[in-house]
Amino acid sequence: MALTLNEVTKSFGGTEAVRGLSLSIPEGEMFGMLGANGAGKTTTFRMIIGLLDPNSGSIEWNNQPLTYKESGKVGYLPEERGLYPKLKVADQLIYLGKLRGMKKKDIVPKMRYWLERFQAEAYEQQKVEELSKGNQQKIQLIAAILHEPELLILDEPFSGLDPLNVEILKKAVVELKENGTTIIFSSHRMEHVEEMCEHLCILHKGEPVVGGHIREIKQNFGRKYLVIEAEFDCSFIKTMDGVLAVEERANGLRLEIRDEETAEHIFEALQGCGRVRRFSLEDPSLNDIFIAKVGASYA
Ligand SMILES: Nc1ncnc2c1ncn2[C@@H]1O[C@H](COP(=O)(O)OP(=O)(O)OP(=O)(O)O)[C@@H](O)[C@H]1O
Repeated sequence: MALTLNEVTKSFGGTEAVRGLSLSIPEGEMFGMLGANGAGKTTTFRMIIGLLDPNSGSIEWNNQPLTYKESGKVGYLPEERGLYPKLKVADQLIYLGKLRGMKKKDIVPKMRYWLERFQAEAYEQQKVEELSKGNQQKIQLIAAILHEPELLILDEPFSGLDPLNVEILKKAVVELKENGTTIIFSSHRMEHVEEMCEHLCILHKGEPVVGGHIREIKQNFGRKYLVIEAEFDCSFIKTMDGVLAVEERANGLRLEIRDEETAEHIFEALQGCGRVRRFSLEDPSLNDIFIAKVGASYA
């Protein structure tokens, strides 16, 4: 395992921000870290990069403790942005690259490569404060990856980006993973985590409440969902036996059902009523699991 957290605990005064957290993340994996606001994610990231010390437990990178001095090995895109508004993009990236042990002659070509890749080359000589939120986000991501870290922590890397730019950055992040970077990916956008990660952990009040392979987590969740779109009023289905919950959608219904037999009964009941555009039995989404485990107060 590249990164291991062993029974890590961190308190601030009377608040236990992280309680007995154990994780193992293999090298070259993109690992999803989820949790409601205040669940302990940022505290965990700060401990991993050595900015905070745990009260107990240990954190190791390739069997060695990570210290802040080794920041060259780690890239961190924090949720709260940390660029200097008055500095030009190029000066900023050169400064940050040097802080991580790079030489200017190595920084400039890498910086230009990423600026071009993120369609931000026009901003090289602009001050950060003159850039849109989405473009600042791109610069912040470049700052986290410029020095080619072995471990990359991305906290909401796609916030503030339009769908086209999300795709550009997502592709780059997946490529970094494919080239061997170990990535911790944290987001409230469940579909991004679902799409990009194999394993995940859901933190709740400082403790892991769900962990493992996403496919297995879904299978073990034990709930089944049926999506129906019909060209007639099929609301009579909502009260059928075996229907546990109903979500009304713009084009139809999404039902939580007891078992596959219920789906068969519904299928029979729909026969002869008109055209059914969609009838699909689905696994739970990460959103379903998150809401069930963390509470309906958070969606
Ligand atoms: N420096 C600090 N001093 C006191 N309490 C803190 C400090 N940092 C975090 N906490 C507390 O620890 C808990 C976990 O906070 P943390 O920022 O790690 O959560 P998070 O999962 O990153 O939340 P979010 O999704 O809102 O960023 C919260 O109750 C928070 O108030």
